[in-house]
Amino acid sequence: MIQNEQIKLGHIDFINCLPLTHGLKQGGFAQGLDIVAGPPSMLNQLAVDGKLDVSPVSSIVYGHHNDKFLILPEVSISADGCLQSILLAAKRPIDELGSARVALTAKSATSHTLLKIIMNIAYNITPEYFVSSAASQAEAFVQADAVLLIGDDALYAYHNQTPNYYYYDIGQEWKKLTGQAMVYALWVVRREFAAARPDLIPVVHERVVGGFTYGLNHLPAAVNMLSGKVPFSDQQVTAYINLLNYRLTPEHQAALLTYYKLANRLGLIDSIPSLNFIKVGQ
Ligand SMILES: C=C(O[C@@H]1C=C(C(=O)O)C=C[C@H]1O)C(=O)O
Repeated sequence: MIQNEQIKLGHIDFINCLPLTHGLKQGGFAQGLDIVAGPPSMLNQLAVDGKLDVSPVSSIVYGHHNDKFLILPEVSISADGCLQSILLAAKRPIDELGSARVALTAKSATSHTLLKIIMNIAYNITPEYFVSSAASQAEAFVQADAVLLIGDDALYAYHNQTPNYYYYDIGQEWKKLTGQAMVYALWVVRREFAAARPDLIPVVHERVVGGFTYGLNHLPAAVNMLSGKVPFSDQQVTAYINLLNYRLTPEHQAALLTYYKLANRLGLIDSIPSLNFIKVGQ
């Protein structure tokens, strides 16, 4: 039993985590947790600064800071190919972006590196990248020839495409390049917290994995909770969630290591990290 919000748990406030959101809010899985919700980039910084005990982080953040964290097993934000919410929108075809200015959403981290890998290795181009806090596709295009979006912003752009612009599902581009799925985010445990409170690790693991399972088993109700609150139909949200998967199987882990190897080859991470999992069971 958790008393008095003993665990600070990060939570991504995108639709991609809707199943867990529903589990936390409706399934009782948030009991005793101090939930800190926000975009991946905010949670990444809080986690690296040691201000969260357990949190989803962009996979690339584990690649840079694996000395600070242990990985929570059996959970991730992944997709095997198309997923609609990692999206490059461009004024011209991707293979004509060699001298382009490419805006990278400030909400992301994994996908910045993922796009650079795909541009360099699949298309042999290295455009000019810059991080943009633009609130919309239209705003970003004032300064850019192409825009990388993630999460709900990407999903909106996917369903509201500008005529004569070009749209690329970066999950599909990764699949074409490697034949593998992509792991966009991992749940990590701050090493100091794991050492101080080993008793709470099985609890938080059960809350996150159990919360996702609850939400997936009650997906129609979870989707219905969003009705009228997001610019997507129930069918669009359901189809989107069904493109994602939240497991961390050996195949996911192999795909993640491919990502780290290619990032290291391009000098985007200093070394290829080991996947150090926290022990949950006895
Ligand atoms: C699938 C997604 O993956 C996301 C992409 C992330 C990133 O690029 O750093 C981090 C967490 C996920 O929310 C999404 O944003 O839709």
